[in-house]
Amino acid sequence: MTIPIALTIAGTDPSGGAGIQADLKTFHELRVFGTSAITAVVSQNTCGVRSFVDIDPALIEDQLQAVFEDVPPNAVKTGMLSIVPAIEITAKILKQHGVSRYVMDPVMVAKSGHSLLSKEAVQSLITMLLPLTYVTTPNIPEAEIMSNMRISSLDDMKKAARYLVDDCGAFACLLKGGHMSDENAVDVLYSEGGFETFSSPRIATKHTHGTGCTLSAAITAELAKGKSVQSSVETAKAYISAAIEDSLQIGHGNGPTNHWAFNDRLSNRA
Ligand SMILES: Nc1ncnc2c1ncn2[C@@H]1O[C@H](COP(=O)(O)OP(=O)(O)OP(=O)(O)O)[C@@H](O)[C@H]1O
Ligand SMILES: Cc1ncc(CO)c(N)n1
Repeated sequence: MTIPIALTIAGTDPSGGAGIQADLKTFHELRVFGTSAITAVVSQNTCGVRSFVDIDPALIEDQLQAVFEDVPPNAVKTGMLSIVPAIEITAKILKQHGVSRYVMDPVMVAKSGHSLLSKEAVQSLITMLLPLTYVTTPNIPEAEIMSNMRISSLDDMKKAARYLVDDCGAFACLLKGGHMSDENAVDVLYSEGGFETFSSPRIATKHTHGTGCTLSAAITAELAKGKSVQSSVETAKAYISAAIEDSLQIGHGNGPTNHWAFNDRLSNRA
């Protein structure tokens, strides 16, 4: 049996709801072997980010070489990259190892408002990583910055997603609608000249810490199994919707999502 392997390159969340910790939980639940390279150690919890330290770029590169030489991944995702050298090294390694199934979650600002990406690094994400990207998963504020467009409707979401693919070189863009205020949480996928929307009822909850990390990790896990972009996004949307709906009421702020919910529902249905 070949075991699908996924790699996350991201920052940490010691409280377990976002970043590397959320990614590894997601890989595990979707039955993919999870590996990781840490870009920043972040002191945060459900109430917010307190501080962080960027990992020395040479150590990021060493972590990545260690993974690629021994347990080469079938798919890779990036989350918090924070500084230009981290982006440069990631781009170099992705090219060196010919990674095609690469999911770029352009993490910029935590839910608490703390910036996780330096201003100079935004441009590097666009020029160095988007052309190597299989699926990018910006939320509305991230897509506004990357496309330099205001986004306040589904049409605007489509325009920005199309720009990030047709003009910036990503193969596909899933623009997440979590930050809109419609009755449904609608995400727009643009790839190969076509649009598809993924909709789920918007759940009234403050427990949405790490939703973006979890969604992109779930897409990466499915891609690692060889699934198509559409099928991977469909499974990832079902995973995050269940995880938000059955949230765990942990912590004093915006709590984490429930990584058991997706499989619990599958086994209840069986
Ligand atoms: N209240 C909600 N109810 C249902 N689905 C939601 C809700 N909020 C977000 N989602 C879904 O969760 C996924 C993540 O979207 P979101 O826009 O919240 O990402 P994000 O802002 O990058 O998250 P974060 O920065 O906290 O990791 C999307 O599929 C979105 O539609
Ligand atoms: C490390 C990390 N990555 C991403 C996010 C965005 O939710 C976060 N809060 N922390």
